[in-house]
Amino acid sequence: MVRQGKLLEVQDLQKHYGKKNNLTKALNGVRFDILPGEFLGIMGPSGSGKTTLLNCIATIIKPTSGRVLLNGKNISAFDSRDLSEYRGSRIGYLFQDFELLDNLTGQENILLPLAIHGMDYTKARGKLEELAGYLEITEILNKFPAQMSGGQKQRVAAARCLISEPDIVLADEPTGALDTRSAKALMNKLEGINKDSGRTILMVSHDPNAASFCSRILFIQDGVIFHELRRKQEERRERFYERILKVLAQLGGGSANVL
Ligand SMILES: Nc1ncnc2c1ncn2[C@@H]1O[C@H](COP(=O)(O)OP(=O)(O)OP(=O)(O)O)[C@@H](O)[C@H]1O
Repeated sequence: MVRQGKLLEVQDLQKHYGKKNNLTKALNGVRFDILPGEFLGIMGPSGSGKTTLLNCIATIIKPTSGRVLLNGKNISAFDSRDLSEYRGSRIGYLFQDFELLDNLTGQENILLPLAIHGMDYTKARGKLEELAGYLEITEILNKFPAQMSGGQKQRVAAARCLISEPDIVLADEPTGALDTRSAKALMNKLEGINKDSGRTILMVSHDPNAASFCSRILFIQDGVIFHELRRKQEERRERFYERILKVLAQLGGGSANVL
């Protein structure tokens, strides 16, 4: 079913750290919307506020002011039950360093969030098989993280994030710890999940290659959004990548390494 309207609304978000004489305005009035089914990228220099933004949306930290609405509902006004449902099944978080539990197998890591939130185990088994097949991790489900490659760990983490069928996947530098080949493989999978099942993704990335899989990119600097790029219909990824590089070059340095 195609949902209409905005999925996520970020309204004039501010996050200040520290006190008067030592104040960091990590977010200084960020506003944007995400439509259902979008694959939105956030790029910006180190310290520009990207992780702070994701963490405000994930309710890991509280904004100083401003609001985040999911399906029109203010997430700051959620009571503890709504908040637990939001964290457990409305959002999925994919971290740069995977955050898998070392003493659990791949399968146990993937099913853990469902166990915590008391979801239907039979349904979960079917979903696990489907996701494992798609993410090419069926063979390693009984392995422990220490026995997996970086790419395999991140695909297990992706399965853990997707098994509860979140409205939105929040991905913070998901390719940051991967080699080029594993990064591309992961991005192909995320693109497929976005296109085939319409899963909405919000991804922070320094990597223009990874960002070129997005349908739209917001560029953030000093806590504000200063530019937006939209991938045109039928635009080849290589062409979108070149346009991303041009924006990065305008930021200074002329190289992707500036971010
Ligand atoms: N807990 C904190 N206390 C004080 N300042 C913080 C805290 N967390 C982040 N900051 C500051 O807020 C600003 C934004 O940080 P944030 O981590 O959001 O940036 P980022 O764009 O994700 O950076 P990077 O790409 O290096 O991960 C930085 O100046 C950072 O030093």
